[in-house]
Amino acid sequence: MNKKELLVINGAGPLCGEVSISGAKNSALPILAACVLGTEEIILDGVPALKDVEIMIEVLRHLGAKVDYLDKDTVKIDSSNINTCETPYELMDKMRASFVVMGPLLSRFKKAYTKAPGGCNIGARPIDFHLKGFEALGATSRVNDEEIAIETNGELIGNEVYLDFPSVGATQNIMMAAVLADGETTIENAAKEPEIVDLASFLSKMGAKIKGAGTSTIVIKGVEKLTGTRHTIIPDRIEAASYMIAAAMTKGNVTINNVIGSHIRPVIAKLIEMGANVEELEDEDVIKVSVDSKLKPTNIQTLPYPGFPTDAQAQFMALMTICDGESKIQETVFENRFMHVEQLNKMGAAIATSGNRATIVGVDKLHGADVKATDLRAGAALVIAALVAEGETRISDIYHIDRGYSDLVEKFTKLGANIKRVEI
Ligand SMILES: CC(=O)N[C@H]1[C@@H](OP(=O)(O)OP(=O)(O)OC[C@H]2O[C@@H](n3ccc(=O)[nH]c3=O)[C@H](O)[C@@H]2O)O[C@H](CO)[C@@H](O)[C@@H]1O
Ligand SMILES: C=C(OP(=O)(O)O)C(=O)O
Repeated sequence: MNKKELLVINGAGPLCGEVSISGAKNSALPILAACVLGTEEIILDGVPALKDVEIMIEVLRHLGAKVDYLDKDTVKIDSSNINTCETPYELMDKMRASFVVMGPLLSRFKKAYTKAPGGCNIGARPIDFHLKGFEALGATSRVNDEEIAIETNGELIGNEVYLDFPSVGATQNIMMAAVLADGETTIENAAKEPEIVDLASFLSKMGAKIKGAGTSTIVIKGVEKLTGTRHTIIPDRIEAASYMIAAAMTKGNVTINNVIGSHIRPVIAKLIEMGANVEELEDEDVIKVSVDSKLKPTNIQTLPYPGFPTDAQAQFMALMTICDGESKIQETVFENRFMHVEQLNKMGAAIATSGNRATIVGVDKLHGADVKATDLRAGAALVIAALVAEGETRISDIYHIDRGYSDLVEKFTKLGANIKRVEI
């Protein structure tokens, strides 16, 4: 049986010092999946040490790729001997994002098989846009309780694909399905996230012809084959946002290294609006966050990029719990992303929800409690809240947090937090 662990945090003054941000989980996962397309050696730098990355590497190894760590965050991948286009359900079920390997498999083998990834704690998360895109390129899909089978008559043909919503995963899957297709594919209403741009720049280094990544129209001209390359994963904007929020929450003074300010404009803007000092040293990819007075309330609405990221919503809500007044949040990306509300309220927060809207009335203090990380960012929000709560907070189900934050205990400890991982 897996050992169970808790994070035990005692509220302890302002965070101070420097923290270095790891490579982005949400870039590393699709880029690792894209390695299926390379017939020569690929080296990736800045691969974050995370549970989700381990699972994606397990997927690649299951398919027949050779994956070796050259150091803690550098990985060498040789996909020349990939010998199956089927991803087992166990790996799909362990991590929903494994579905992003379907586009590359379809591209390379003109067919791909797995079983439906389930929904997750934050919502049902259907895959209809991904399938619609594959079908536009000439594939047929069979989806039932037993399998997802994407098949073609041996070729994929470029086409126009309009996404009803700028889905990140669907944009990535369709882009990767199209890179080896015959002719040109246009994705309209494509997602514009920096992780899409990073994937496109990686694929382009391998020889793909992609234009427009980062805008809502992406054009992919199919090529014969993709080669090997070396690529550095972009910094994790959500990890960076989490440390910036933690710095603000504790009225600290923290220098965040390896962060790209232009990737987190809404987070910076909202922190400034609330009264935090945010200084960007752009040439050096450094942001300093400090706070010297009580923060003001604000309102946020989550949106696709460049709007406010849903992946920073829970952490911002934690920050709002101790602001001077009433804040409001509207979550428009996922239908069920307020599971942290009940846990934050256990710590003394005053949050009420109605559908996808939350009202957060600032309180003077939070107090420690036994709480549960209900999903990845909910877990991060609890860690941030616990840093200022009076007394001890014990967070369970921390495997969610391990999906997306590398060296969390070490990084927070270095900033002066009183945080430890305890086995139970
Ligand atoms: C590994 C990864 O990169 N995960 C990120 C990715 O998830 P992911 O790629 O799963 O998120 P999407 O952008 O696809 O989802 C956005 C919305 O579209 C809906 N939808 C999506 C696909 C589909 O076929 N049908 C459909 O209805 C989803 O249920 C959701 O409500 O983008 C999300 C939105 O920024 C982030 O929160 C996740 O951290
Ligand atoms: C929702 C997230 O990830 P995933 O899409 O992998 O569940 C996240 O990173 O906050």
